[in-house]
Amino acid sequence: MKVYMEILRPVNAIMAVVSVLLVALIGWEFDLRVLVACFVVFIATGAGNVINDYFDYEIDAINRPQRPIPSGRIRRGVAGAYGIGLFILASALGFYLGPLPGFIVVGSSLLMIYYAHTLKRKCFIGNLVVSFLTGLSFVFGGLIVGETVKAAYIGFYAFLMTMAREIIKDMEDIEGDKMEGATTLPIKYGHRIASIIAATFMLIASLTSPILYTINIFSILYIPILSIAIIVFLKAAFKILKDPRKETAGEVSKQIKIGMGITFIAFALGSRTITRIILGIIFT
Ligand SMILES: CC(C)=CCC/C(C)=C/CC/C(C)=C/CC/C(C)=C/COC[C@H](O)COP(=O)(O)O
Ligand SMILES: CC(C)=CCC/C(C)=C/CC/C(C)=C/CC/C(C)=C/COP(=O)(O)OP(=O)(O)O
Ligand SMILES: [Mg+2]
Repeated sequence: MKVYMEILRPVNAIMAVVSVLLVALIGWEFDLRVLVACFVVFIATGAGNVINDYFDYEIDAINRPQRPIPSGRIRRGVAGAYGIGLFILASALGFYLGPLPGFIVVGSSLLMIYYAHTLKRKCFIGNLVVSFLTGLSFVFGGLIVGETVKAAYIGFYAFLMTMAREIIKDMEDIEGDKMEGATTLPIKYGHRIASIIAATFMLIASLTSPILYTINIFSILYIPILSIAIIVFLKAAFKILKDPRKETAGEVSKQIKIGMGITFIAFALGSRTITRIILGIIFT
């Protein structure tokens, strides 16, 4: 039974849920619709991961043999049916939230299937799709709580940083991807160029991210925690530039995920109501 949870990649799915919760924190709205939206994003992201593993079983046998399908802990056909079932459930719940959320869930689900089947193997476009979907989870939350514009700004930063991480993951996965005839960025242009492009995304996102304070989305409390995340991202960028090997790519991909986690804390503490609560505690 554990394998049914493992194949959803719950850490990723929970991170996607956190993106909805963070937007709910900004709008300070917590009701049944937010709960359903969190559940929808969890299931949709999980289903995307399951379908991804369904199509990637040959690549994963080389790149990630410990995963549920290549390790033989779940049959490929069962995983496929499980993924489709979850997409249908997420879409039905999406329409419970309204026509637009419903169509977004259906569109995202189809895009995740198309990504896993075809786009993943194409240079850059596959990275764009995953990064777009990651940014979209903030916008989805924004639609539910009526904070679409603020959510779109934050989603844009999630998009930039995910672009960096996806390119770095392609550097890590180069062997299996080559066997499958994929034409990812590092396969087509080499590790050096891929590392420069990934680092550029990281640098642009990190160095411009204080804008979210200057345009009043977050309070000043956002800045000190964000600074820690920026240090993590900058260290990751310079590490991959200095040593663009597969092994380093694996380490840098993990570092970026840690940086993303720290950014989540910056977003939460920088949201107006949480800031007010914290300052209230400090000054009373
Ligand atoms: C500087 C600044 C403000 C950066 C923003 C960074 C930020 C907030 C990123 C958000 C990332 C986010 C919402 C992640 C959710 C988790 C997720 C769906 C990630 C996409 O992952 C796809 C990936 O290929 C799965 O790989 P793996 O993690 O190796 O299993
Ligand atoms: C807004 C709604 C309803 C959903 C958004 C759902 C989200 C957040 C999607 C983010 C992207 C994501 C995690 C998609 C899942 C499948 C996927 C693309 C996994 C990455 O696969 P590979 O590129 O094969 O990398 P691996 O080597 O880790 O398998
Ligand atoms: Mg995969």
